[in-house]
Amino acid sequence: MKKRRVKMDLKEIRKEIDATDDEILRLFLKRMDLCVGVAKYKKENNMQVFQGKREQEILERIKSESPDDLAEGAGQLFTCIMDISKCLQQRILSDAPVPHFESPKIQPVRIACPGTKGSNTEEASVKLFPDSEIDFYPDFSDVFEAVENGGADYGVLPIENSTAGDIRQTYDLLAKYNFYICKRTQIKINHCLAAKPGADIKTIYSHEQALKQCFGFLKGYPARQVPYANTALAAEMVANSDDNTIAAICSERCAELYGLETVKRDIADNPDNTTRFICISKRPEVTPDADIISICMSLPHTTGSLYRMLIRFALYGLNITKIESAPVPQAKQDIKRETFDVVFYLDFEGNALDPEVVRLMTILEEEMKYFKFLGNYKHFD
Ligand SMILES: O=C(O)C(=O)C[C@]1(C(=O)O)C=C[C@@H](O)C=C1
Repeated sequence: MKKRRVKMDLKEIRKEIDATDDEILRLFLKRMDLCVGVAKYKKENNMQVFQGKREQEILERIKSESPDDLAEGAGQLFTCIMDISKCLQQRILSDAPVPHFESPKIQPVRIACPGTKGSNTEEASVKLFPDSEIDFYPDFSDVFEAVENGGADYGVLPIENSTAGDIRQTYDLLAKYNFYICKRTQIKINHCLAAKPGADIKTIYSHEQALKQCFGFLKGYPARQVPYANTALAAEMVANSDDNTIAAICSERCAELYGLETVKRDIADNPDNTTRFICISKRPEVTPDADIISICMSLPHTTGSLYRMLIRFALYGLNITKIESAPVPQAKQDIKRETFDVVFYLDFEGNALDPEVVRLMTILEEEMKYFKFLGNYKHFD
């Protein structure tokens, strides 16, 4: 009998919740209608959608009128309502001009690639630009310089590895040179330990990422590890050296190319060890079939700022495929270190010519202290 009464009570309460929801919905729609009016006013008066001061005033009032234990929740609720309002207003305001992007250069093109023949980046370059000329440069920054001064049309560089994560140097140089990503591919990396026949290995040279990717193997191997600019350069150096105690970690293809013996094959910790490579260009190039967008931005150190940024993507129906944070690159002087000490890197699915994507990026650009479009491109398998 008592159980039945509780059930009845719950039913009653839920009925009231439904009625309250109906009322909230009616008021929500009324508020959005008012915001449409605001948007029309802003369009006529050339105002931007985001009005930070007004939002602050609304949130302070809402919080001060709520009981303590619900003040934060009420603040979040109204923050979300205002985010929806901005999304709606942006649709009304934006005749936002769809940006103009350059078309890709006609192949054959000249590609700048770090390292030397036999590198994994060379393999990625051939995959991205089958008939093009590849020039090798000692360092990642030399690749950027070559594209900057017209010595090459594009550069190809590693950006991310499935074992070791992001390749920070590439991201930092993208920011420093203000360059864009215009293609991406990935290749499975099969590292091997390579040395001259009969070597008594005491020191192993390789790119620091390759050393990281073979951490498990190297832990049990009694040799000193020395980071080198590139896996292929390390192999070339070992091949040209008279020192019989050195070895390199590189691909088997590279070992063969330099006449080295494979001491041990498949030494990466992860058998599916894969590296992604990007093609960089001086100007953004976007084709209608490009479907990955990379951006980076700084968020203020305030409660919920990451959540607020992410909800935008949900409101615009856009799917985030990657999010990482990293220390602000030293080279970026327009970010104040004291307040904005990390940058978020995001990839999401979309095309930068799609008006909805333009709207989202416009609002992010308005609201974030620092925002940069890093490119819109296709992934080549
Ligand atoms: O008052 C405005 O300017 C509005 O656009 C309305 C509104 C809101 O929804 O309350 C929305 C966005 C602004 O950033 C501030 C407030």
